Amino acid sequence: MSAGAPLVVKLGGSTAHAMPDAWWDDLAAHAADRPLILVHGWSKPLRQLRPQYALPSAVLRDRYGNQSRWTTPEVIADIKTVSRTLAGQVGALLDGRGIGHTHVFGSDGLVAAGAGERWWWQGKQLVELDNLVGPITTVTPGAVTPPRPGHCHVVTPLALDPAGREVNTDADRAAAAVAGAFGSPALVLVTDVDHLLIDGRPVARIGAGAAADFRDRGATGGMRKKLRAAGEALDRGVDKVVIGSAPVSELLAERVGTVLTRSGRKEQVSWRHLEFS
Ligand SMILES: Nc1ncnc2c1ncn2[C@@H]1O[C@H](COP(=O)(O)OP(=O)(O)O)[C@@H](O)[C@H]1O
Ligand SMILES: CC(=O)N[C@@H](CCC(=O)OP(=O)(O)O)C(=O)O
Repeated sequence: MSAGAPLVVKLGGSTAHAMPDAWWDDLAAHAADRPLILVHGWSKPLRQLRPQYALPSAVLRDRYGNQSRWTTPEVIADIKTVSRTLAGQVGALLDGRGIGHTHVFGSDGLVAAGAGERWWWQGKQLVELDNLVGPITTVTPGAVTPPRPGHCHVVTPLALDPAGREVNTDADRAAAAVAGAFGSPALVLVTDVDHLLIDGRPVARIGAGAAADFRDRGATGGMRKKLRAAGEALDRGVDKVVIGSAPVSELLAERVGTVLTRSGRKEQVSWRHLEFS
Protein backbone atom coordinates (compact mmCIF):
# COMPACT_ATOMS: atom_id res chain seq x y z
CA MET A 1 0.00 0.00 0.00
CA SER A 2 1.47 3.35 -0.98
CA ALA A 3 0.91 6.51 1.09
CA GLY A 4 -0.94 8.13 -1.80
CA ALA A 5 -3.28 5.23 -2.50
CA PRO A 6 -6.91 6.29 -2.85
CA LEU A 7 -9.74 5.40 -0.52
CA VAL A 8 -12.47 3.60 -2.46
CA VAL A 9 -16.06 4.34 -1.44
CA LYS A 10 -18.90 2.41 -3.05
CA LEU A 11 -22.18 4.31 -2.86
CA GLY A 12 -25.12 1.93 -3.17
CA GLY A 13 -27.83 2.55 -5.73
CA SER A 14 -30.29 2.00 -2.86
CA THR A 15 -29.15 5.11 -1.07
CA ALA A 16 -27.18 7.36 -3.45
CA HIS A 17 -30.04 9.90 -3.65
CA ALA A 18 -30.68 9.94 0.08
CA MET A 19 -27.34 10.96 1.58
CA PRO A 20 -27.72 14.13 3.72
CA ASP A 21 -25.62 17.28 3.26
CA ALA A 22 -23.52 16.36 6.31
CA TRP A 23 -22.51 13.11 4.62
CA TRP A 24 -21.24 15.02 1.58
CA ASP A 25 -19.49 17.59 3.82
CA ASP A 26 -17.64 14.75 5.51
CA LEU A 27 -16.72 13.06 2.21
CA ALA A 28 -15.43 16.35 0.75
CA ALA A 29 -13.33 17.02 3.88
CA HIS A 30 -11.79 13.56 3.48
CA ALA A 31 -11.16 14.10 -0.25
CA ALA A 32 -9.49 17.46 0.34
CA ASP A 33 -6.55 15.69 1.97
CA ARG A 34 -6.53 12.26 0.35
CA PRO A 35 -7.25 10.75 -3.09
CA LEU A 36 -10.78 9.34 -3.48
CA ILE A 37 -12.51 6.98 -5.91
CA LEU A 38 -16.30 6.77 -5.67
CA VAL A 39 -17.87 3.71 -7.34
CA HIS A 40 -21.66 3.94 -7.61
CA GLY A 41 -24.55 1.51 -8.07
CA TRP A 42 -27.83 2.24 -9.88
CA SER A 43 -30.50 -0.23 -8.73
CA LYS A 44 -32.96 2.40 -7.47
CA PRO A 45 -32.53 5.06 -10.20
CA LEU A 46 -32.97 2.33 -12.83
CA ARG A 47 -36.25 1.22 -11.21
CA GLN A 48 -37.36 4.86 -11.20
CA LEU A 49 -36.54 5.18 -14.92
CA ARG A 50 -38.69 2.20 -15.96
CA PRO A 51 -41.04 0.16 -13.74
CA GLN A 52 -40.09 -3.03 -15.64
CA TYR A 53 -36.77 -3.01 -13.74
CA ALA A 54 -38.69 -3.71 -10.54
CA LEU A 55 -40.23 -6.93 -11.95
CA PRO A 56 -38.87 -10.26 -10.65
CA SER A 57 -38.10 -11.18 -14.30
CA ALA A 58 -35.47 -8.38 -14.41
CA VAL A 59 -33.28 -10.47 -12.08
CA LEU A 60 -31.55 -13.75 -12.96
CA ARG A 61 -29.53 -16.13 -10.78
CA ASP A 62 -26.38 -17.96 -11.75
CA ARG A 63 -25.73 -21.60 -10.79
CA TYR A 64 -24.22 -20.47 -7.46
CA GLY A 65 -27.38 -18.53 -6.56
CA ASN A 66 -25.86 -15.09 -7.14
CA GLN A 67 -28.32 -12.46 -8.34
CA SER A 68 -27.62 -10.63 -11.56
CA ARG A 69 -29.57 -8.20 -13.69
CA TRP A 70 -30.80 -9.54 -17.05
CA THR A 71 -28.75 -7.16 -19.17
CA THR A 72 -29.40 -6.49 -22.88
CA PRO A 73 -27.93 -3.65 -25.01
CA GLU A 74 -31.06 -1.60 -24.16
CA VAL A 75 -30.41 -2.13 -20.43
CA ILE A 76 -26.77 -1.01 -20.86
CA ALA A 77 -28.08 2.16 -22.56
CA ASP A 78 -30.46 2.81 -19.62
CA ILE A 79 -27.65 2.18 -17.10
CA LYS A 80 -25.51 4.75 -18.92
CA THR A 81 -28.36 7.27 -18.92
CA VAL A 82 -29.02 7.04 -15.17
CA SER A 83 -25.28 6.89 -14.40
CA ARG A 84 -24.57 10.10 -16.32
CA THR A 85 -27.30 11.85 -14.33
CA LEU A 86 -26.12 10.41 -11.02
CA ALA A 87 -22.46 11.24 -11.71
CA GLY A 88 -23.49 14.80 -12.63
CA GLN A 89 -25.38 15.15 -9.32
CA VAL A 90 -22.48 13.69 -7.32
CA GLY A 91 -20.08 15.96 -9.20
CA ALA A 92 -22.15 19.05 -8.38
CA LEU A 93 -22.30 18.09 -4.69
CA LEU A 94 -18.51 17.69 -4.59
CA ASP A 95 -17.74 20.73 -6.78
CA GLY A 96 -19.85 22.84 -4.39
CA ARG A 97 -17.52 21.70 -1.61
CA GLY A 98 -14.28 22.46 -3.47
CA ILE A 99 -13.60 18.93 -4.80
CA GLY A 100 -13.21 18.43 -8.55
CA HIS A 101 -14.40 15.27 -10.26
CA THR A 102 -14.03 13.12 -13.37
CA HIS A 103 -16.76 10.68 -14.43
CA VAL A 104 -15.30 7.40 -15.70
CA PHE A 105 -17.15 4.48 -17.30
CA GLY A 106 -15.26 1.33 -16.30
CA SER A 107 -15.75 0.14 -19.88
CA ASP A 108 -13.48 2.96 -21.14
CA GLY A 109 -10.38 0.87 -20.37
CA LEU A 110 -10.46 0.75 -16.56
CA VAL A 111 -12.35 -2.55 -16.05
CA ALA A 112 -12.13 -5.75 -18.14
CA ALA A 113 -14.47 -8.74 -17.78
CA GLY A 114 -14.19 -12.39 -18.78
CA ALA A 115 -16.75 -14.35 -20.78
CA GLY A 116 -20.12 -14.42 -19.04
CA GLU A 117 -22.20 -17.39 -17.91
CA ARG A 118 -24.59 -18.72 -20.57
CA TRP A 119 -27.08 -20.59 -18.37
CA TRP A 120 -29.22 -18.65 -15.93
CA TRP A 121 -32.10 -19.33 -13.59
CA GLN A 122 -35.07 -17.16 -14.51
CA GLY A 123 -37.52 -17.91 -11.73
CA LYS A 124 -37.68 -21.71 -11.70
CA GLN A 125 -36.48 -22.18 -15.29
CA LEU A 126 -32.90 -22.69 -16.38
CA VAL A 127 -32.49 -20.81 -19.66
CA GLU A 128 -29.65 -20.12 -22.09
CA LEU A 129 -29.24 -16.36 -22.46
CA ASP A 130 -26.72 -13.96 -23.93
CA ASN A 131 -26.71 -11.97 -20.68
CA LEU A 132 -24.38 -8.98 -20.93
CA VAL A 133 -22.78 -9.57 -17.51
CA GLY A 134 -19.18 -10.60 -17.04
CA PRO A 135 -16.90 -11.50 -14.13
CA ILE A 136 -14.25 -8.83 -13.59
CA THR A 137 -10.80 -10.01 -14.64
CA THR A 138 -8.62 -6.88 -14.62
CA VAL A 139 -8.62 -3.30 -13.41
CA THR A 140 -6.03 -1.06 -15.10
CA PRO A 141 -5.26 1.97 -12.89
CA GLY A 142 -3.24 3.57 -15.72
CA ALA A 143 -6.47 4.04 -17.69
CA VAL A 144 -7.37 7.06 -15.53
CA THR A 145 -5.44 10.12 -14.38
CA PRO A 146 -3.67 9.31 -11.09
CA PRO A 147 -5.99 9.91 -8.09
CA ARG A 148 -4.96 13.00 -6.12
CA PRO A 149 -6.16 15.00 -3.11
CA GLY A 150 -8.89 17.52 -3.96
CA HIS A 151 -10.27 15.37 -6.77
CA CYS A 152 -12.65 12.42 -7.04
CA HIS A 153 -12.98 9.83 -9.80
CA VAL A 154 -16.66 8.84 -10.01
CA VAL A 155 -16.69 5.33 -11.51
CA THR A 156 -19.65 3.64 -13.22
CA PRO A 157 -18.78 -0.09 -12.95
CA LEU A 158 -19.42 -1.28 -16.49
CA ALA A 159 -16.67 -3.34 -18.17
CA LEU A 160 -15.47 -4.53 -21.59
CA ASP A 161 -15.72 -8.28 -22.26
CA PRO A 162 -13.25 -10.29 -24.42
CA ALA A 163 -15.42 -9.61 -27.50
CA GLY A 164 -15.14 -5.86 -26.88
CA ARG A 165 -18.77 -5.58 -25.74
CA GLU A 166 -19.83 -3.32 -22.91
CA VAL A 167 -21.10 -5.50 -20.04
CA ASN A 168 -22.65 -5.07 -16.62
CA THR A 169 -20.83 -6.10 -13.42
CA ASP A 170 -21.77 -6.21 -9.75
CA ALA A 171 -20.99 -2.78 -8.30
CA ASP A 172 -19.76 -4.02 -4.88
CA ARG A 173 -17.42 -6.58 -6.44
CA ALA A 174 -16.21 -4.00 -8.98
CA ALA A 175 -15.41 -1.62 -6.11
CA ALA A 176 -13.44 -4.44 -4.44
CA ALA A 177 -11.45 -5.04 -7.64
CA VAL A 178 -10.78 -1.30 -8.00
CA ALA A 179 -9.64 -1.04 -4.37
CA GLY A 180 -7.29 -4.00 -4.82
CA ALA A 181 -5.81 -2.71 -8.07
CA PHE A 182 -5.18 0.80 -6.69
CA GLY A 183 -3.58 -0.54 -3.48
CA SER A 184 -6.30 1.11 -1.38
CA PRO A 185 -5.94 0.94 2.40
CA ALA A 186 -9.70 0.61 2.86
CA LEU A 187 -12.96 0.00 1.04
CA VAL A 188 -16.15 1.56 2.40
CA LEU A 189 -19.48 0.07 1.23
CA VAL A 190 -22.14 2.69 1.92
CA THR A 191 -25.65 1.27 1.82
CA ASP A 192 -29.15 1.65 3.30
CA VAL A 193 -28.52 -0.35 6.50
CA ASP A 194 -26.37 0.67 9.48
CA HIS A 195 -24.50 -2.64 9.80
CA LEU A 196 -24.37 -6.28 8.94
CA LEU A 197 -26.90 -8.18 11.06
CA ILE A 198 -26.37 -11.79 12.09
CA ASP A 199 -29.40 -13.41 13.69
CA GLY A 200 -30.80 -9.88 14.08
CA ARG A 201 -27.77 -8.64 16.04
CA PRO A 202 -25.58 -5.82 14.69
CA VAL A 203 -21.97 -6.85 14.08
CA ALA A 204 -19.18 -4.39 14.97
CA ARG A 205 -16.27 -6.43 13.66
CA ILE A 206 -15.94 -9.75 11.87
CA GLY A 207 -13.06 -11.75 10.40
CA ALA A 208 -13.10 -12.77 6.75
CA GLY A 209 -13.57 -16.46 7.57
CA ALA A 210 -16.59 -15.90 9.81
CA ALA A 211 -18.07 -13.50 7.24
CA ALA A 212 -17.70 -16.12 4.49
CA ASP A 213 -19.37 -18.76 6.70
CA PHE A 214 -22.31 -16.45 7.38
CA ARG A 215 -22.53 -15.42 3.72
CA ASP A 216 -23.12 -19.00 2.68
CA ARG A 217 -25.61 -19.87 5.40
CA GLY A 218 -27.54 -16.68 6.18
CA ALA A 219 -27.00 -13.61 4.04
CA THR A 220 -29.42 -12.77 1.27
CA GLY A 221 -29.65 -10.43 -1.71
CA GLY A 222 -27.50 -7.34 -1.60
CA MET A 223 -25.70 -8.26 1.63
CA ARG A 224 -24.59 -11.61 0.23
CA LYS A 225 -22.87 -9.75 -2.63
CA LYS A 226 -21.31 -7.26 -0.22
CA LEU A 227 -19.80 -10.05 1.88
CA ARG A 228 -18.43 -11.70 -1.25
CA ALA A 229 -17.01 -8.36 -2.39
CA ALA A 230 -15.49 -7.67 1.05
CA GLY A 231 -13.72 -11.05 1.00
CA GLU A 232 -12.36 -10.35 -2.48
CA ALA A 233 -11.05 -6.91 -1.42
CA LEU A 234 -9.28 -8.38 1.64
CA ASP A 235 -7.80 -11.15 -0.53
CA ARG A 236 -6.45 -8.46 -2.85
CA GLY A 237 -4.58 -6.73 -0.03
CA VAL A 238 -7.09 -4.11 1.19
CA ASP A 239 -6.61 -3.89 4.98
CA LYS A 240 -10.23 -3.39 5.95
CA VAL A 241 -13.73 -3.12 4.52
CA VAL A 242 -16.44 -1.19 6.35
CA ILE A 243 -20.17 -1.60 5.65
CA GLY A 244 -22.71 0.97 6.88
CA SER A 245 -24.72 4.10 6.16
CA ALA A 246 -22.87 6.75 8.20
CA PRO A 247 -20.39 9.45 7.16
CA VAL A 248 -17.22 7.87 5.76
CA SER A 249 -14.94 9.28 8.51
CA GLU A 250 -17.19 7.70 11.18
CA LEU A 251 -17.08 4.36 9.38
CA LEU A 252 -13.29 4.51 8.92
CA ALA A 253 -12.86 5.35 12.62
CA GLU A 254 -14.96 2.20 13.35
CA ARG A 255 -17.37 4.17 15.57
CA VAL A 256 -20.32 2.80 13.57
CA GLY A 257 -20.93 0.19 10.88
CA THR A 258 -19.40 -3.28 10.49
CA VAL A 259 -15.65 -3.70 9.95
CA LEU A 260 -14.38 -6.75 8.08
CA THR A 261 -10.72 -7.71 8.38
CA ARG A 262 -8.44 -10.54 7.38
CA SER A 263 -8.28 -12.71 10.43
CA GLY A 264 -6.51 -15.85 11.49
CA ARG A 265 -9.33 -16.64 13.91
CA LYS A 266 -12.13 -17.95 11.79
CA GLU A 267 -14.78 -17.60 14.46
CA GLN A 268 -14.04 -13.96 15.26
CA VAL A 269 -17.19 -11.81 15.61
CA SER A 270 -17.75 -8.88 17.98
CA TRP A 271 -21.15 -7.31 18.44
CA ARG A 272 -22.05 -3.66 18.43
CA HIS A 273 -23.86 -2.52 21.55
CA LEU A 274 -26.41 0.08 20.58
CA GLU A 275 -27.01 3.09 22.79
CA PHE A 276 -30.56 4.40 22.74
CA SER A 277 -31.24 7.95 23.83
N1 LIG B 1 -27.74 -10.03 7.23
C1 LIG B 1 -28.04 -8.83 6.71
N2 LIG B 1 -27.68 -7.70 7.37
C2 LIG B 1 -27.97 -6.49 6.85
N3 LIG B 1 -28.64 -6.30 5.66
C3 LIG B 1 -29.01 -7.40 4.97
C4 LIG B 1 -28.74 -8.71 5.46
N4 LIG B 1 -29.22 -9.61 4.55
C5 LIG B 1 -29.78 -8.91 3.56
N5 LIG B 1 -29.66 -7.57 3.77
C6 LIG B 1 -30.17 -6.55 2.85
O1 LIG B 1 -29.09 -5.99 2.10
C7 LIG B 1 -29.54 -4.70 1.67
C8 LIG B 1 -28.36 -3.88 1.17
O2 LIG B 1 -27.96 -4.37 -0.10
P1 LIG B 1 -28.45 -3.66 -1.44
O3 LIG B 1 -29.94 -3.57 -1.48
O4 LIG B 1 -27.80 -4.35 -2.59
O5 LIG B 1 -27.90 -2.20 -1.27
P2 LIG B 1 -27.00 -1.24 -2.17
O6 LIG B 1 -27.86 -0.75 -3.29
O7 LIG B 1 -26.64 -0.18 -1.20
O8 LIG B 1 -25.83 -2.02 -2.67
C9 LIG B 1 -30.23 -4.13 2.88
O9 LIG B 1 -31.21 -3.17 2.54
C10 LIG B 1 -30.86 -5.37 3.54
O10 LIG B 1 -32.23 -5.46 3.24
C1 LIG C 1 -24.83 -7.61 -12.78
C2 LIG C 1 -25.67 -6.71 -11.93
O1 LIG C 1 -26.71 -7.12 -11.46
N1 LIG C 1 -25.21 -5.48 -11.71
C3 LIG C 1 -25.85 -4.52 -10.89
C4 LIG C 1 -24.92 -3.33 -10.78
C5 LIG C 1 -25.46 -2.16 -10.00
C6 LIG C 1 -25.47 -2.42 -8.52
O2 LIG C 1 -24.88 -3.34 -8.01
O3 LIG C 1 -26.16 -1.47 -7.83
P1 LIG C 1 -26.49 -1.38 -6.28
O4 LIG C 1 -25.41 -0.61 -5.65
O5 LIG C 1 -27.75 -0.62 -6.24
O6 LIG C 1 -26.65 -2.77 -5.68
C7 LIG C 1 -27.20 -4.07 -11.47
O7 LIG C 1 -27.32 -3.86 -12.67
O8 LIG C 1 -28.12 -3.85 -10.66
